Amino acid sequence: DDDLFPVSIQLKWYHQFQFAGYYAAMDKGYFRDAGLDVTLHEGGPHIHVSERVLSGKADFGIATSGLLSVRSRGQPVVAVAAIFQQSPFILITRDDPDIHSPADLVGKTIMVEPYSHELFTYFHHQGVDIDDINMIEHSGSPFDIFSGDIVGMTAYTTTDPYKLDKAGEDYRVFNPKDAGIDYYGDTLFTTEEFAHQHNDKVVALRKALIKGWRYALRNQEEIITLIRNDYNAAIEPDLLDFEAKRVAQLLIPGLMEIGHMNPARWQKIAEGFRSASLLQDDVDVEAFMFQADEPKNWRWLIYTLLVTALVTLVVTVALILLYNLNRKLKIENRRRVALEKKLTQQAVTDFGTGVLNRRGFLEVMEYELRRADRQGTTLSLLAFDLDHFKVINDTYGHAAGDQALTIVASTCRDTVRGIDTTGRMGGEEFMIALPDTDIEGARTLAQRFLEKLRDTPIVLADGRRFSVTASIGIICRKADEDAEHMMKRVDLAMYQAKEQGRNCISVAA
Ligand SMILES: Nc1nc2c(ncn2[C@@H]2O[C@H](COP(=O)(O)OP(=O)(O)OP(=O)(O)O)[C@@H](O)[C@H]2O)c(=O)[nH]1
Repeated sequence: DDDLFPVSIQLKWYHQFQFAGYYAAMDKGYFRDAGLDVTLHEGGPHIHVSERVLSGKADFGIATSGLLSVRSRGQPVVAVAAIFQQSPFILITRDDPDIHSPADLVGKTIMVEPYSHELFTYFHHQGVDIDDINMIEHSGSPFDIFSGDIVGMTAYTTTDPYKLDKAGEDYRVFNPKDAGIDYYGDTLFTTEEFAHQHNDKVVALRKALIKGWRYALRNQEEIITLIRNDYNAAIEPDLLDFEAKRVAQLLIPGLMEIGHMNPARWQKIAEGFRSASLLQDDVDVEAFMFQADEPKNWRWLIYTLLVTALVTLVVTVALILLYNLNRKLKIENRRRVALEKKLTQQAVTDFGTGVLNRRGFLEVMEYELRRADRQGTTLSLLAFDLDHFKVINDTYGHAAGDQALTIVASTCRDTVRGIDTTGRMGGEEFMIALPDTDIEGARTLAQRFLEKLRDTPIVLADGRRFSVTASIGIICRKADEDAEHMMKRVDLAMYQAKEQGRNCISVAA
């Protein structure tokens, strides 16, 4: 099938149940469904799996935990899935009377398969220098330890004990696990380059392989038949049956997710290797473990974008609401200040004429007195009352009287200076506060006001016209005189002007 991506996997030993998950994934079409065209290469004692993968003869390989040692030599291998959570690796020797412990192998010859780091760690743990043992290449046959110089070999718990038991041989087993050496067994790996360039293919292969292993463990009989029919006709069904049961235990399928790798456990394995001087350089375990990047990163990016957008939206809405609230508050505040100002003005202003009312005028008087004291200046006060106003009301009507009062007030405003203040004391009586003004200045102003009144006729809507006159009293403040006293005195002066015949000015003594 041209659309499938070709991938080759180098197995580490002869075809047997050790690789059941791979055969199941092939046979059940899991690899094909993942877009992969997988080829399996049989291994054996003479095959150096990591060399074949690193040289590009295979894309993937199966190795022991010794893979860490390969990585420590700067070779870019990457662990993809630890299939055997426990290692089947053991040391088997003849049942000789002089072999009771690993130390008894010093000076003797044993057969060792590639990447037997577990065995080397075990020897180190037992205080045995591996240089003192003669290690030769493994022949692949367990029966070679019973003849000639060879007294022991590396072996797998999954197959070798069956073969030896069946042949009726006596032998000894030394298991590194008894010394607390507990490593991952068969581990699928690839190169850093392949993992980087075909990250999605590695993910797909791992997923399909795990599915294959799950199927193989549930259907052991079927896979045994498959192995015998398609891969290894010579292998005994009973051996495969024995192996299947042992292999199933190594995957710990009920407890562990198939293929699971724990960085802390790889770290511990690396420490074991280091203590036995099997690492050339330190290994960065995170970099040694395959990382699937694509789907995770996309989901993360989309998630981040969504959260950012949501936060931005919420903040924007909150800011708009806050801005509107602030604007409303400002407008409200401005209105309130304007209203207060208006109310305050109304409280001190005479509605009809627009000059200050009695209350407002008294406040100004107090203020002017304080200022006069502070600045050492004089203060004069003028009071005027319109003459015969009752007659005006009676003759022209009350509205005409009101009109006359308004005109008089504006005439007054036109006559005085900017610093002078006019107030209506009630009825048709007014007062004018004259800061920094002596009695002569007050008299001049009063004279000018009377002239202006005479020259300003009141013209009614029906064309009738009349003019008004006023009686004026003026005083100048005596030393330390208060407002009340000044107003009493100026009132007296004004009554004097009435008595003197009206439309005239009277100066208080
Ligand atoms: N149209 C109008 N009349 C007012 C107002 N306030 C007071 N008056 C009238 O002014 C008149 C004041 O009369 P009087 O106090 O007798 O004094 P007068 O008629 O002005 O006479 P003399 O003050 O003695 O010159 C009354 O008839 C009041 O009703 C006002 O706001 N509007």
